[in-house]
Amino acid sequence: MTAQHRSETARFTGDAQPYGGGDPYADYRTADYSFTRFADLADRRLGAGVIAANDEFFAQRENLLVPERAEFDPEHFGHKGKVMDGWETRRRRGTSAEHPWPTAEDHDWALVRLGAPGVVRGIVVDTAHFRGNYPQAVSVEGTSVPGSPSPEELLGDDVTWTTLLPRTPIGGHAANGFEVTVERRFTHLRVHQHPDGGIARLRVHGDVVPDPAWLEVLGTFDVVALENGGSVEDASDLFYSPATNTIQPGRSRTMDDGWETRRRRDRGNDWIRYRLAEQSRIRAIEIDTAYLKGNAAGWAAVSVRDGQDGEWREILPRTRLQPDTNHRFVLPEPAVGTHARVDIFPDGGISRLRLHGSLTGEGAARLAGRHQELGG
Ligand SMILES: NC(=O)NC(NC(N)=O)C(=O)[O-]
Repeated sequence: MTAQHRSETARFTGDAQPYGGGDPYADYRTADYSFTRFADLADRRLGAGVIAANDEFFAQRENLLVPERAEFDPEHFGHKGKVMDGWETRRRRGTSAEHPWPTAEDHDWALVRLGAPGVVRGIVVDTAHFRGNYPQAVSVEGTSVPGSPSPEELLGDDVTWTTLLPRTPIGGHAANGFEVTVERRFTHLRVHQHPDGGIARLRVHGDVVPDPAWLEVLGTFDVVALENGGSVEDASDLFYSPATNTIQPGRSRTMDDGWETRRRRDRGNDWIRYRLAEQSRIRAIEIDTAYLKGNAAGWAAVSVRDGQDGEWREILPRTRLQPDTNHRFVLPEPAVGTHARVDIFPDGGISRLRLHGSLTGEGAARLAGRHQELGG
């Protein structure tokens, strides 16, 4: 059997077939969820973590945020049972021989700190390989607590949680995707599985909403960086890797941590279009081709535009790039804009783009207003 793909509104429920040998992903159920175009706010590279769980008897909560898809080895058993690549709790029991079943309220939970606070646009609860031991239903709540709260503080009575996903039945061995339409900024999520079971991976797609006070104190920062509220709007080619990799924190450490396009056989060129944190004054640019050696972009140019309908203006002319090298450019004069575009010629890859600058007064005011509107 081949992997099953369904539409945006796909809902998976019920057991998957028991594992029958061969490729364990052959009967995995998945769909193309359009919200996955937003960055994963629960990405470890951004600093996300699963900071507590009430139970992790069979498999550890940290597995939820592993970037790679879940592995399954049918022969791998440990002291506690089948070794599973996910977060898996023990089976809940009732209180007596007459009532051996868990109550309707019984459930397990995990607390997730988002790597960057933001508005959640969609959640994937991936139950890959949990075929007969996935939760019957899941629910997800979010809260916004400034600073670095401990799990105990987050679980305190004074913390208000907002429902992002009400209790919803899910399916085993499936990418269970849910669109979220709550226009609020969250720092932490609480994931519940009802009544117990295992979840392989959790992805939380959304828009980063940075703290305007922090950016104001920093003054000059990377105005396209994901953690500062920059985002990818579109890109010419996503064949090998997400274009969002180019605005992840730090330098890339492997080729697949950057952005690599397929080999072009026409006379065109590849590009990424970004939205900046807000209207900014850019003074310096870095383009890194780390780990792209036989396939680095040959040349790159950078343009900005101010506003959704502004004209593109080239601020870095087409410039020769070296493989596996960070390139620094000081602009002759600051460039003001809300959007940026990098064009690479003809194809290949870059690992990071950094646009160093500061918010304009107008940009800072709009960012502060949006932060407040979204609940701060
Ligand atoms: N075969 C299993 O996975 N069984 C149990 N889980 C683990 N990890 O052993 C269970 O009860 O869900």
